[in-house]
Amino acid sequence: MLAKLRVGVLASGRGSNLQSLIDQSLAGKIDAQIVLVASNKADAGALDKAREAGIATRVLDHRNFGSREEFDGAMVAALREAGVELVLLAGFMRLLSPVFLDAFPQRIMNIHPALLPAFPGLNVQRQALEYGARFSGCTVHFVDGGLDTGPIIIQAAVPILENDTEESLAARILVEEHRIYPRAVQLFAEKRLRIEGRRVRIEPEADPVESALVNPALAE
Ligand SMILES: Nc1nc2c(c(=O)[nH]1)N[C@@H](CN(C=O)c1ccc(C(=O)N[C@@H](CCC(=O)O)C(=O)O)cc1)CN2
Ligand SMILES: NCC(=O)N[C@@H]1O[C@H](COP(=O)([O-])[O-])[C@@H](O)[C@H]1O
Repeated sequence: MLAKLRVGVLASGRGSNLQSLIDQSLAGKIDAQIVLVASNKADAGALDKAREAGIATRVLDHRNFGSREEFDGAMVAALREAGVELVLLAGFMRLLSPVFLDAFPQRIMNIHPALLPAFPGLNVQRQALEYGARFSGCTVHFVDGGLDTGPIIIQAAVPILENDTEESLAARILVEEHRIYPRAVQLFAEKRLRIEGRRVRIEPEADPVESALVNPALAE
């Protein structure tokens, strides 16, 4: 029996992506064990979800640190103490400095609610609606020194409907987020991801739809 991948999740909000990861882990669908959930917000709903699942939690308020680097150093220490091998950002609203990136090289993933490189940053659904895009979606990517610029692992597309609001679009995208984030973690756990410059190769070659835009009807 191989040891499960030890995962740490960083979240600043309600934690629905965390919950989908917890559920998939408990169901044995991903060979990963979430060993720590950390947040910069003491009132993050993600912390309650972690506690309900019996997962260790840590709150590090960034306002209590003299610099971004000091905050990142404390977060890295907490993750290392928990023996974390892969860090997942799931609505974590702090930019990571090189202190963090250097501590977990090619071992930090993020979920973003758009088809990067379109619509990086914040207020993502509003950006897509105001642009008049016909499709949006979500992206799991490795985190690098830029903002939402890291190598893309998996994406999923959803249509933007005539009467969509930020909320209705976000809800449609979230369904796909909850599907592709666990899938990206499992690919990592299976050591099937190889970063080649900007590209992430999935080995052995995944079904073509799996490594590109994933059509939920085809990908299951
Ligand atoms: N080095 C990186 N760090 C992070 C990335 C990344 O790609 N590279 N992704 C973000 C997630 N994110 C959007 O997907 C994001 C998070 C936070 C911010 C931001 O502007 N944060 C401000 C504070 C905002 C606040 O506290 O409300 C800041 O850090 O000063 C933009 C995009 C996670 N980190
Ligand atoms: N720029 C980062 C970003 O916008 N991340 C987004 O925050 C939400 C967190 O929801 P959750 O707390 O329910 O998982 C998710 O939609 C995630 O894609």
